[in-house]
Amino acid sequence: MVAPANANLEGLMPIDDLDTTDGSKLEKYARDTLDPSLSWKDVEWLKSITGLPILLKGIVTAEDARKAVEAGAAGIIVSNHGARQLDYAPATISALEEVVKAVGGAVPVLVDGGVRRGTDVLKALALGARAVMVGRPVLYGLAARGEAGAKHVIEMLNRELELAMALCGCRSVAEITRDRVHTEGDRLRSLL
Ligand SMILES: Cc1cc2nc3c(=O)[nH]c(=O)nc-3n(C[C@H](O)[C@H](O)[C@H](O)COP(=O)(O)O)c2cc1C
Repeated sequence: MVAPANANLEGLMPIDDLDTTDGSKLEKYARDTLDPSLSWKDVEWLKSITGLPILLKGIVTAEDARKAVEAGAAGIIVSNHGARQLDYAPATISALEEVVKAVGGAVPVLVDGGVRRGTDVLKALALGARAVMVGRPVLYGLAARGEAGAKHVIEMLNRELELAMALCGCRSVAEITRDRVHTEGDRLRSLL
């Protein structure tokens, strides 16, 4: 792996010639890279130009999940983009079940954000995720030992998941059912 010449993420763009009159360089970067006119209608357009399934990433509420299904998404990825954008965005593991319930099996729900060990995978599957996705751990493996490092991280997660399944008495992924986990919501409901 070759590290970018610049030492920070801001370094992925030239940092010297940014007009910061109306705010910080980060604000300027967001303004230039994110289109504020983006709306649910764009999913329709996207579907019209490709036969590929379109999965919508960044959903963390029941309301958006229902809108995504209505807009024709083939799947949903519960994600807060690694919590790198909005402080206090909900942890995706906490938002997952609400989204799963809202979707009601209409499309698969995947999740990412903070998956660091096999038990995280097990929790997500128990709360209804069809699959989990992993971002930074694989990048860390890649940075440390290239392709072998990335592969090692995935194998490690796999081994940890198998161990967690064994310890929870799950012989298959299908046996990772909702009753295998106890959430904060469960705890609060039990007090009512
Ligand atoms: C360096 C970096 C850049 C990212 N860029 C984007 C992006 O452009 N769009 C996006 O939806 N998510 C982006 N993400 C978020 C990832 O796609 C993914 O949702 C997140 O990393 C998963 O969380 P985890 O890293 O805790 O596993 C980025 C993440 C990292 C670490």
